[in-house]
Amino acid sequence: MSKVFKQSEVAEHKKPESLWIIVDGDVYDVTKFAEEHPGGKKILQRVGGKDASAQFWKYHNEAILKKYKAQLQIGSLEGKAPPPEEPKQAAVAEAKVVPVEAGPAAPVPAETELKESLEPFGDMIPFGDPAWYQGYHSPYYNETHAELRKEVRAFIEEKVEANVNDWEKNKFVPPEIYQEMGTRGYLAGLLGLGYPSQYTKYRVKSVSPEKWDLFHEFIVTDEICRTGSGGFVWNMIGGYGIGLPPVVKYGKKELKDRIVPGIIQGEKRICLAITEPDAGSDVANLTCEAKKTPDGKHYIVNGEKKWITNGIWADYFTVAVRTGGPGMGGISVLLIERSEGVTTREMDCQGVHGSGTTYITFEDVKVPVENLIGRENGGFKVIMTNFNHERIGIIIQCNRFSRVLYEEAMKYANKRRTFGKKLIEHPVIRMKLAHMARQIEATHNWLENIIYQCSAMGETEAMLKLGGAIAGLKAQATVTFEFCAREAVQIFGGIGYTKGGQGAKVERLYRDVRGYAIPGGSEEIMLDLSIRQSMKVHQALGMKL
Ligand code: HEM
Repeated sequence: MSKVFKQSEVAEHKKPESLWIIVDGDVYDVTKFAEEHPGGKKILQRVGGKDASAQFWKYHNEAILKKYKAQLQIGSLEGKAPPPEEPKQAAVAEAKVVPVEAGPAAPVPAETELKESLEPFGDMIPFGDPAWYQGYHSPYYNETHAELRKEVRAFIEEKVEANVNDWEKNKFVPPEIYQEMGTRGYLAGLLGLGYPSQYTKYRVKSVSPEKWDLFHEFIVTDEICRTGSGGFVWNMIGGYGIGLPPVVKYGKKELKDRIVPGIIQGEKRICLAITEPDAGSDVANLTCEAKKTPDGKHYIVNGEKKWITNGIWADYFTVAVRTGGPGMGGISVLLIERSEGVTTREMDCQGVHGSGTTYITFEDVKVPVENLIGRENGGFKVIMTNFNHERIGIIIQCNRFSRVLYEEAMKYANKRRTFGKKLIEHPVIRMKLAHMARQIEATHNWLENIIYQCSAMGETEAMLKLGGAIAGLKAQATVTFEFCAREAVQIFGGIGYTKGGQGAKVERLYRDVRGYAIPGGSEEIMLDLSIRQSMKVHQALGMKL
């Protein structure tokens, strides 16, 4: 692989029997691959023995090269320049400074401590990453956050990026990837509860447990979403992130000591089962029943659950059941272990492929009373305190997906030419990108503010005070996601309508939109709740109308 070739040597391999090409100074032997090349063998033969970089980048993206490099690269050209270093802060600052007429500096309140901006990171496409990645100041982040984003990005680029198209297509992510999320300590940090060191021997490499905060949690989720696959992201955290927090917060100690370590360390899987065929956002009407046995030692559970993420491979199910009368006051939450009477069947849905959306039936399932989470008939509180964390997760995901759509569209608009110009040179395309960017940045800034509020408030205060704003922000995030998906596909045209290839992320995310706009509280319910709940809170705070 490390062989060095002269241009003239490569030029000799231009026949079908021995076909080499050059891409970005590296030499690829595509003799055998030409037969299976999805773009056809003739097109490869036409560039045999030559530098085909321009043609390659016209039709493919990074992921293709990453996927095939190990298999096809046989060496590099003599004198190939080393890869460019990541931009250094000073260099970027120098390049970006535009002289402006000096005006009076904005006054800084004496008590405000201005934070240094962190080293720039990523591709520096404007709005393609959050502002604090791009050398802008932020009060929320420090070096540990910068280290973590680097660590997670490297993991995703190395292990996931090149495979995610296939995994989504086959609706299967190898379990080792989930396990690695556990051994890297990422799962532990995603519960909205600090870093629960007592349940895991694993630690996150770049952040110590004491320093772990909600912004670290934000970064892990945000970075794994750069894969542009709701199916992959939900495979990793869709069941875990909402199924485990109620157990950790309200479960009995013996139960937690027995099951939590296995889940947090990535060995076992859990999901949250609330929705039923006939009760979605309308939780108060659920009918799955749990009756106590005469000796008071067990519940017998009967009923159905539908659209349950990760259910198909879950070992544990955090389930909302009816133990009492009608309405919210008759609901409890039980931790059901996979056992006799539990049946799971994978559902075929429009998007989020690979997330294991499941139909579950419980038939006379015997559950020990020790598996009750919270109080009997007190399930409403357990479910409600879970919602803010769940919705913030959805918001983070939608917002990065919107960015991915924008970033992909921006890159494509800078290479695709129509009517003698690059797409980016057409004002109508810039208009689309501008409308995407302004919504993404608005969502991101509101999100950071909410995460900061969650860090500063206790959980009950946050549940009461922030529920309305989080509901509104969820709607903002899903509407933005839908808008960006539509506009990105329009910019890509037929390529964004076709699975795989350069438009893969765009085509896929377009199918994932409804998987975000409906669950966790539909857009309509979120918008209504945002006003109703905020009015209630502000009445208590002394609102004067
Ligand atoms: C290392 C060398 C190459 C590899 C590994 C490779 C791989 C692939 C793959 C996997 C696809 C399927 C679509 C996708 O997923 O993107 C594809 C499509 C294609 N490739 Fe290549 N390719 C290589 C070189 C080239 C070169 C040098 C050209 C042009 C001279 C070319 C032209 C095309 C075209 C036209 C398509 C179809 C694009 C479309 O569907 O819109 N490829 N290639």
